[in-house]
Amino acid sequence: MAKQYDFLFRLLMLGDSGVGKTCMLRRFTESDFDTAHISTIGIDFKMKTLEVDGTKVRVQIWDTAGQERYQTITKQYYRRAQGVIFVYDVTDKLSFKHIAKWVSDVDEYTTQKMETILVGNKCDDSLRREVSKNQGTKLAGSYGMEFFETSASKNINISESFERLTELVLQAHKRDVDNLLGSLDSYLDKAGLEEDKESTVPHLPQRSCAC
Ligand SMILES: Nc1nc2c(ncn2[C@@H]2O[C@H](COP(=O)(O)OP(=O)(O)OP(=O)(O)O)[C@@H](O)[C@H]2O)c(=O)[nH]1
Repeated sequence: MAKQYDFLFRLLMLGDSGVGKTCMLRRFTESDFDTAHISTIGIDFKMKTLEVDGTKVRVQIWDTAGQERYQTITKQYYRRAQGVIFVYDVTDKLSFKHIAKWVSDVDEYTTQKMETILVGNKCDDSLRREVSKNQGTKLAGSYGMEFFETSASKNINISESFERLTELVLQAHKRDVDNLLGSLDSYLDKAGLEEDKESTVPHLPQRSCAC
């Protein structure tokens, strides 16, 4: 059967336990929301196909457990992802503080270039808010990331954040391919020049044998 998409990318969701990673993913892939908190065990994933700039992109989104005890398992997946959504909960200051740790873990456990965005989830809960939008914007800016405040429960900015990260990954991928083709072109040009040079080197006269 012909492939139904042009690219397959892997995205990773990281953040403290309870910030709403599973709910965000469920909202995005199944348009559903659950008020219960059933902690993810290790890692889980869901797939979705998106259309980005006329290109069909299939994303495999890994929802990691925020609990410390699973981190040996989840860290093994960092290296296979092309994009990361760092999530904190706007009603939980500590989860915001811990973003620095999640970012440094990704730096430590990956070698590839990753596209990243920062998300402050549960923006619907204004009564319990502990982290302002301005603080989120500033933190994202300090990492050079784009920032979204989301609500999985009220469906605010959920598809926008997943789609934006996918777009960033696609753009980075296209840039890499262009760079690769560019260096291949210049290599071939150089190789062509070398060949031309060799063909213009005058041939030395053949010595005749005196014997
Ligand atoms: N008010 C509000 N509550 C939310 C929102 N998103 C998630 N929650 C609630 O937050 C709790 C935790 O959500 P989960 O999605 O299970 O959290 P998680 O980050 O996946 O947690 P781990 O799997 O333990 O890492 C649940 O009770 C959700 O109902 C939101 O946008 N607004």
